[in-house]
Amino acid sequence: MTTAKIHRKIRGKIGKAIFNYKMISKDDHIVVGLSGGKDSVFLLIALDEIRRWSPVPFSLSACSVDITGGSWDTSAMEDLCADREIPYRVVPHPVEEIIRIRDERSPCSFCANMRRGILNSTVKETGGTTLALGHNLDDAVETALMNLLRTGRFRSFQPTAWQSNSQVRLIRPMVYLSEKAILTEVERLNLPLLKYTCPFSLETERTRAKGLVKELSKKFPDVKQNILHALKCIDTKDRWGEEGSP
Ligand SMILES: Nc1ncnc2c1ncn2[C@@H]1O[C@H](COP(=O)(O)OP(=O)(O)OP(=O)(O)O)[C@@H](O)[C@H]1O
Repeated sequence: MTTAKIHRKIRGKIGKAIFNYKMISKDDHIVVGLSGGKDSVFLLIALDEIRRWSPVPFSLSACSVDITGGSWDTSAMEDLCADREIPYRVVPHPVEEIIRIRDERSPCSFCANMRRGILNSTVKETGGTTLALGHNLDDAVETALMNLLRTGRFRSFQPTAWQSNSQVRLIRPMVYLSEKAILTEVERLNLPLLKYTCPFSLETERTRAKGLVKELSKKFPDVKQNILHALKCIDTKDRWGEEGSP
C-alpha cells in the first residue's frame, strides 16, 4: 500500500468542495464509481485519506461496472481496495454488446446512463446514501462549453445533486481540481490504473471541447477558473429578458 500522503493543497481543494456543496453528512455511506482511470482511483484514495481525519464520520466502498460483461481484468483495483480495507464489488453488464445490438447512435451517453443506473442500484443494495464520481474541473468546464455551443445554454453538471428517482445523492468532490493536478498526484503516488480501450471511442464532442479549452488557455490563461466562476455567479441582472423572436 502506498504510504505517501496526498499533497495538502490538493486535499484542501477536495475538502473545500465537500464543505461548500454540502456533499457529506454524518454516517453517510459513500460508494465511489471506480473506472480504474486516474480520476476515480485518485478520488477513492483521497476520500479514504479524508475520512481518517474528518470530523464528520462516513464510510466508503467502491464499485466498478464491467461493461464488457465479464472479461475485464479488475485485479489491480481488487488489490488496491483490499490493501485499504475498502469493500469493493464489480458488476458485470454487457453494455458494449447492447450498444452493438442496438446500433446505438450515441454510445457514450448511452453507456454513461447505463453505468449510472447500475451504480445507483449498487448504492441502494449496499445500504449506501451517496454515489461519488471522479469528474474534475476540466470536465465541468468542457461540459459548460459543449452545452453553450451545442444547445445555447450555459450550464454544467452540479457538484452535488439529489437524484429523486433512485433516492441517491450524487457528489463530485474533485470539481475544483484540474486534470493536470490529478495526473501529477497519481504519478507521484504511483497509483495503479486499469487499462480499458473503448471499442467505440471516436472523436467525441468532449475531445473537441478539450482541444478548444486548450487553445483558449493559450490566449486566456485563466479561462478555466473564469468559466467556473461564471457557473457559480450567473447573475439574474445580466439576463436578457424575453423580448420576442429576433
Ligand atoms: N466502468 C465504470 N465503473 C464505475 N464507475 C465508472 C465507470 N466508468 C466511469 N465511472 C465513473 O464516472 C466518472 C466519469 O466517467 P468518465 O467516463 O467521464 O471518466 P473519466 O473522466 O475518464 O474518469 P476516470 O479517469 O475516473 O476514468 C468516473 O470518474 C468514475 O467515477
